[in-house]
Amino acid sequence: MAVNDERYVFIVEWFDTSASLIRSYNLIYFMSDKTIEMFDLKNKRIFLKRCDYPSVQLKDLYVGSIVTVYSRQLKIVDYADVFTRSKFEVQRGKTFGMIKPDAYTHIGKIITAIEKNGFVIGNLKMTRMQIADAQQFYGEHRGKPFFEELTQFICSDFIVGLELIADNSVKKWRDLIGPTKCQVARVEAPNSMRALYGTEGVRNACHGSDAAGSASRELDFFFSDKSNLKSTAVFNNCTCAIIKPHIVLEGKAGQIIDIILSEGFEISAMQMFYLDRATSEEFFEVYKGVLPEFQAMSEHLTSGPCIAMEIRQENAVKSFRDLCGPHDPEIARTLRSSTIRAKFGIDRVKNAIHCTDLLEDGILEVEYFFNILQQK
Ligand SMILES: Nc1ncnc2c1ncn2[C@@H]1O[C@H](COP(=O)(O)OP(=O)(O)OP(=O)(O)O)[C@@H](O)[C@H]1O
Repeated sequence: MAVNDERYVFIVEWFDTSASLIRSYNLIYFMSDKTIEMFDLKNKRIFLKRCDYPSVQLKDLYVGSIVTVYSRQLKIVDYADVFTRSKFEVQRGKTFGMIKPDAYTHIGKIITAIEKNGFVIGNLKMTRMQIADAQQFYGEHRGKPFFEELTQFICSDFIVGLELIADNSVKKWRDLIGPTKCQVARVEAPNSMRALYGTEGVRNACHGSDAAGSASRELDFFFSDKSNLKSTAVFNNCTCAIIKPHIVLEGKAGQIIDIILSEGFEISAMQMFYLDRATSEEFFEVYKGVLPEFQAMSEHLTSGPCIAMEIRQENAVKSFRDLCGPHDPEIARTLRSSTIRAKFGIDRVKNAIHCTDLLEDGILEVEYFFNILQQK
């Protein structure tokens, strides 16, 4: 999402003195035109239609701040979505994490560990470095005996870059990955990622920035608009999967990724997206007039980050649809209890995962995320 399309959503409270009641609203700030909107959380309706309100400025928006709108003093008590939290929560730092090529089969387990340890995943991208990228990324190690082996290794296959948000994130992630040497990790931190999933030498499963400065540089290297690192999608023998926002917010994305890999599917591209309404409706357009929940499905896809994937296998569309199960999780639980939707779905809208339905749409849907949206 371009910066100008971003909207930030906060939970605000106003003490209504006439009723002696605390009333709660969402305060939404639209970056494109600096307008605001308010939504009444109790009555579930718009309280203030989107309008100019120049005295509410971006710099005033943080938890603990008080902003005044039409004589009401509104206290910002929380961020209302993961996206806003990741952008504003300054006391919670960001770090950069990377899953190295040797840990490909453990991507789901590593993401689960990240989710269980209280990180918010603000961004995620599978990519593959070229040698020049690796030499730049590991520039501080140039001249060391392991430099060549390290740079060759890091280019040898897919890697996954992660923006990780948490209190004290740099240390917290380095603690979770464990000591550099896997043999040492197995003794000193047996539950760490390197102890569990690393082998030895350069093959130590994960990378973590060593300070806030390097985190910021490495996050930029991976995720800025100018990054050289492209998606790894190949657009053949493929189907499209989207892990829906409710799963990402519930911290269960790693479990679903693990099931996909354990069932023998290849994840050949993967990226986190924050979709706006127009994009989400365009993607789901084939369901307009077909599924009664078209609007709700489109809306849900914009409610938080989703993770899109290119999944490959022979007969990828059909075999992956079989793994996902019936569209309605209730039916899935009755008829196909081992499927992803049976295990993780809530209802027809929050049904855990989207998968391509029609054979001929597999490549088209993957192209939508990994080609068309990359150019927007
Ligand atoms: N002596 C070594 N022999 C082989 N590989 C090494 C050696 N020292 C470091 N490496 C590799 O180089 C990477 C970067 O080394 P560094 O000293 O920065 O370790 P780190 O900070 O624990 O790891 P990273 O930067 O990957 O998070 C290590 O993760 C490891 O893959």
